[in-house]
Amino acid sequence: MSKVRIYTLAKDLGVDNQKLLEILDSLGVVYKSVSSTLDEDTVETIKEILAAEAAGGTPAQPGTATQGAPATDTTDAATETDAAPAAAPTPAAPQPTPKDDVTPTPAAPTPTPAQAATASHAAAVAVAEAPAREIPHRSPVVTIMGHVDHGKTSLLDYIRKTKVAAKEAGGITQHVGAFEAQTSKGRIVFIDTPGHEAFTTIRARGANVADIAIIVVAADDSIMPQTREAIAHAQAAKVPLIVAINKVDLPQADVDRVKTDLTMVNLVPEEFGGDTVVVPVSAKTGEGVEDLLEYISLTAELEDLRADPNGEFSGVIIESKVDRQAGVLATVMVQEGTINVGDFLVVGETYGKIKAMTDSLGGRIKSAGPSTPVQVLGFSEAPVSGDKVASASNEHAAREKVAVRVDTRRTVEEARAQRKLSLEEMMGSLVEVREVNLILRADTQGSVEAIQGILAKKESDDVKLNVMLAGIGAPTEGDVLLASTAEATILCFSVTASGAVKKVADQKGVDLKSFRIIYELIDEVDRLIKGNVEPVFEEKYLGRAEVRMLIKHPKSGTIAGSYVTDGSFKRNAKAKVTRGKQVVYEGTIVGLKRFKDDVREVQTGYECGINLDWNDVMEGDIIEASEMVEVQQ
Ligand SMILES: Nc1nc2c(ncn2[C@@H]2O[C@H](COP(=O)(O)OP(=O)(O)OP(=O)(O)O)[C@@H](O)[C@H]2O)c(=O)[nH]1
Repeated sequence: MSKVRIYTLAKDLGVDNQKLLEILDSLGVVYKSVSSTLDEDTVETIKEILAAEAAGGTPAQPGTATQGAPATDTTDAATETDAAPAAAPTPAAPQPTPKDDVTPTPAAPTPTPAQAATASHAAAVAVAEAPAREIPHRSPVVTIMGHVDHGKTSLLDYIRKTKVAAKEAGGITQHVGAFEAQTSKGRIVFIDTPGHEAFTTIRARGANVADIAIIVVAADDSIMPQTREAIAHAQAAKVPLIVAINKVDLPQADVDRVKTDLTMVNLVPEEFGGDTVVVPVSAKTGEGVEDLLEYISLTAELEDLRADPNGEFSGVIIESKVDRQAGVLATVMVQEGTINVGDFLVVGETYGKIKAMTDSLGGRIKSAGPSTPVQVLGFSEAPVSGDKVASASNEHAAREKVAVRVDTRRTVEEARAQRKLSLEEMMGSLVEVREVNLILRADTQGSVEAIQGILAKKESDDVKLNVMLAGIGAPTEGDVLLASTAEATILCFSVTASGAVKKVADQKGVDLKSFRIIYELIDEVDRLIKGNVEPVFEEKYLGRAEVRMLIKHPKSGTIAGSYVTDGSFKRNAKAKVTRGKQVVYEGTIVGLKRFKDDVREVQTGYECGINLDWNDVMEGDIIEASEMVEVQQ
């Protein structure tokens, strides 16, 4: 028998993937994902374990837990836990530990490895699953991203066309920014707002709405700049990603090339030994789409997504619009709890009462639970996508919540205005490895690679330089949004940001710096490594000189012929001129000469010509030189 994938085996044996993973864990089998393969022996052991479980038995009695057949006893214990999560085990059936199970008394028949493993597995399941069982699973929320024209819209359309149940009579199908697909593996919610809203605007506002990201890569075009961006966004959000290689129906499609190119961006396909799930699809013919949906469900299963429909409500605005007739229509993704018509919702610093709700098919609904996108009518102002939504029990409570938020915002604004960085903020945690997030933009691939090469050498045990995205060309608004959510600095080499991008960076407080000299960029990285704070400079006294004669120079104007009485003078140092007790000039020493030669520095006891780029210097003036030095923090 050849190797078999975990999810295929689960399907064949009629158990869910989670169950198989638990068995594998109990057997100590290492796997990467549900599409990892298993060898023949492991498959046989699993079959034995499941068969032993299916055989069933009576719950353990006092003193018998280690005497009878441990496999069957503990299997029942696990089954009981499955069926009645809240119920405590009966006193007669103390929770056996894996150790107990595999160590029978001499009187007991020696269990087979399968039985022993079953017992240990069952106990592990019983212990591990008990608390989690109380919160039910929820459907995954998926977003599709990728380079322009690689087929995001087509793929969504195909899924919508084939997987969305026929709309209810009288319902008006309308664009609400999300839809629910019914698949053989259950319900999957797709966010279909354009422009990667889920990962840019929404995440930039601090909300995480997507659980899984599908990165679409056209098989005839491979990895492109926006593919890299999409990958970086998904990675920054720490959500699992699945690569859909689209357009495989095209004659020029080259799936292998895309797979190889994926390894260059550190996404190693499973068939190459990595853990990136790659699914070839065609949004045109539908080929592979079923597999993609299956992988989404498998990934969701692994993520163990849960939400409590009876818990406190929380949601996120996916999109909103103002309809001339209906008024403000906002699509809310319910994340926790349930919302009902008549509830009060608080968004930002406004609130509204839900007058009506429609699902993504346009059908009127009265309530909506977790992972459900609903269009809500009842806000007076259009909320912004990414805004978090809370509920309030009545209008008074809603007003109070808004008042608290206004207060909090003001306090934060005031605090920000007079913010002083704490030592920890400046230095990072003293014990943990500090991550410096960077986005690199350069004129050529060669520059990008050169910079990355230098950066790689700068990493240390204490500091990890995390280049979230490295691309060719000017930084984009997407980069700024990514930087703002990931607190990254954007470093540009030989490319500059457009005015619009700079403006967004300003608004979001993102550091965006351009360099023409590679070593200046590296200096900046050194500065970030040192403490991620603006450097602090302090003025350091250099020396003092007396002006003894004035020299008129045709080009430089008046030069102060001076005698250095203390310290030293340096070109480009700061200069302060005092006449009697009065400071008459402050500026820079633009030139320093000894006789006819330009010099960098002149020491005490020497004469020199000081050019201050100021013609009103007079004999008898005292020039004091100083320089700004960076304070080591
Ligand atoms: N042959 C073939 N063409 C496809 C497939 N998927 C998309 N296309 C075509 O590729 C083009 C771009 O597809 P879209 O779905 O608009 O791509 P997109 O990624 O949504 O593009 P933007 O929204 O502009 O970023 C269209 O002409 C589609 O008909 C496919 O699987 N096979």
